[in-house]
Amino acid sequence: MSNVRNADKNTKTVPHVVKEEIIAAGKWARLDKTTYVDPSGKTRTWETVKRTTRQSHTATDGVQILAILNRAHHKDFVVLVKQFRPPMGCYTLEFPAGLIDDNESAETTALRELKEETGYKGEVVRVSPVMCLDPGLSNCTTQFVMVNINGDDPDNLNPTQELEFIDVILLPLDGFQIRIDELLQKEDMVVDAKVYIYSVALQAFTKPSEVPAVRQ
Ligand SMILES: Nc1nc(=O)[nH]c2c1ncn2[C@H]1C[C@H](O)[C@@H](COP(=O)(O)OP(=O)(O)O)O1
Repeated sequence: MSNVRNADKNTKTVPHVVKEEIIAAGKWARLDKTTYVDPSGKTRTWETVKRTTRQSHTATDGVQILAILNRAHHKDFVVLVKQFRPPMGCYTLEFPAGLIDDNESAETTALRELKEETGYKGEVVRVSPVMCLDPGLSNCTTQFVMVNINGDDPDNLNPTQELEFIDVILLPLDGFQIRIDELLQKEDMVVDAKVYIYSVALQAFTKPSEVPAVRQ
């Protein structure tokens, strides 16, 4: 059951976009002036960032890969990547990820990017709906692709990545959030919000007493 509170009970207009005008365009991204009608019927504008790379067959720019490494007699590990991100000007801790290429499905992109960035061969177990990433700034979208990696598969015994500037970081699923906090204290990097929120949700599920705001 959901409980929706409407801030303006007299809303009559269905909000909608009227037009988009390009303010600046590069190879990978562009800045638009979006003209739209708000719920009160007033016409307004918004500054919107868009990727130029979205393929015509999909509503998703890229995928994020939640990959769990399973090995017999070992704990399960979450596969993360550390890389220098120019827009942030620093190293970040993220899920492996990548943009969808022409004619690729989210599943195909996820397995290709996982192999390129980490060297692991995975198997897709679930795909999320299309999700927005920063809707107050951008129309960028992603899909979460959940992947199992059989660490005992001979192909996964000595994984070799194809991208030299990416470090692969394996953190145990058990105590994932604590490990992230420890890593952030030790190393100068910024964690991606999706990774951190996932760690808090996992902690709330497995050890609710350790998460503030979760009813005991
Ligand atoms: N906004 C960008 N500016 C760039 O100068 N280059 C960019 C941008 N976004 C993507 N790219 C380039 C960098 C890579 O060579 C390719 C593919 O990136 P991909 O690995 O698919 O995605 P990320 O993991 O999100 O980098 O695109």
